[in-house]
Amino acid sequence: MAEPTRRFGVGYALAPKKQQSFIQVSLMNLARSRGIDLIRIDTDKPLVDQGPFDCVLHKVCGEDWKKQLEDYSAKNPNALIIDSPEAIERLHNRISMLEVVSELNIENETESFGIPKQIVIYDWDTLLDPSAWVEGLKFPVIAKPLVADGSAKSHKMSLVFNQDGLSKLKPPTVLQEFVNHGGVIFKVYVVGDYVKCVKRKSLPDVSEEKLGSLEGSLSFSQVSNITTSERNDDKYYEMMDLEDADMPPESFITDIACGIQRVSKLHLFNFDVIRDTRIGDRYLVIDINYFPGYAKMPSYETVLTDFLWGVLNKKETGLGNLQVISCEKEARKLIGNNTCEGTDGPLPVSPLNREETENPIQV
Ligand SMILES: Nc1ncnc2c1ncn2[C@@H]1O[C@H](COP(=O)(O)OP(=O)(O)OP(=O)(O)O)[C@@H](O)[C@H]1O
Ligand SMILES: O=P(O)(O)O[C@H]1[C@H](OP(=O)(O)O)[C@@H](OP(=O)(O)O)[C@@H](O)[C@@H](O)[C@@H]1OP(=O)(O)O
Ligand SMILES: [Mg+2]
Ligand SMILES: [Mg+2]
Repeated sequence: MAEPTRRFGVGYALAPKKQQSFIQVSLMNLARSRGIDLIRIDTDKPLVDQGPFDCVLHKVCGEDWKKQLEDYSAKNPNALIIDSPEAIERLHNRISMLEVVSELNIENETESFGIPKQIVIYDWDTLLDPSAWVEGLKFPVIAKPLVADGSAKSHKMSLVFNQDGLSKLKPPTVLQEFVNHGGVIFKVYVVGDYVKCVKRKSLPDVSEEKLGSLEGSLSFSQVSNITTSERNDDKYYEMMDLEDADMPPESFITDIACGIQRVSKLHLFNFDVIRDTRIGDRYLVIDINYFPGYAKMPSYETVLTDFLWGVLNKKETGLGNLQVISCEKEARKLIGNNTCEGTDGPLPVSPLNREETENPIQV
């Protein structure tokens, strides 16, 4: 392969765990061979004193970091910030996160989609009085922390079977209808205009009979990432056959992915989808994550390198549809969404969500 004529510096600011999983030698080498140097940003030092970077990738929370990005943008107006902190923040709250889905307008004759019924509870009185909940929200419910900032705490969930299980919860909490879905979730990874859907193990269905005999609640965390050694042998868990589950239609999933991208203005995210077993062709989005565990996505090195190369070269050649978004202080340049937007007919997203079975682990 010919040597790239122009080199680009991409700074990344990631928590140590994320850095370890994402910044693999294979990714660094492939990116380097395409003229892209991935450079660690030291978050203990001012960002403005580092670089210069053509692009900044980041998953760091907080007002201080946001201010640092603003200062960096002001000083380096051509640097691409992927993604905007304001857009990412929307995913840090499990209510505003799923409101993105409610804003989508997708026509589909066969399949339908939505989000499960959910309510946010701020106080004990409302928590312990199910008659005060939104109409139709019944047991079992999943209690999720309102905040979804990637901390271990934000992943701690409880499946609550009856009123007894409520007393263990701590407001503020989101109570979400638990929807039987055959024990399989679909994880849809999005990287710019690339979409990839994979299957993962999920929680098993809860039958009416089981509901009557189960104790108050069951706690769990990151169920789709659980390894065999961590497997809880509780009789509640049972075998599920991931292989047998049909994938959702590719174009339908791609339409939802593009829709979420358009509404959220994010380029690096994944979302979890379940198929409601009560209504076969109904799909529910239950979670959206910023900058997820891409290293588990097949060929992640190529996908991420292609994405970076694309945005950097569009910028460099002046062909990119850069979008200037004004924020309170100054205008900041962000990468433009020039792939999924405003097209008639099929959206130009790579139809790559081939059937793939991942994480063949019993929950
Ligand atoms: N409404 C629901 N109905 C049925 N199962 C659900 C529902 N919500 C969540 N689950 C199950 O619980 C798991 C964890 O929920 P969720 O994805 O919201 O948590 P998370 O900690 O944000 O996950 P991630 O690790 O993907 O960030 C899901 O992967 C799925 O198996
Ligand atoms: O990569 P990280 O350590 O950040 O963890 C992410 C985790 O990936 P990992 O399994 O590689 O750990 C992701 O799993 P997949 O969706 O890819 O299955 C998902 O759970 C994200 O929500 C996590 O991000 P967080 O919410 O914690 O920031
Ligand atoms: Mg999830
Ligand atoms: Mg999540």
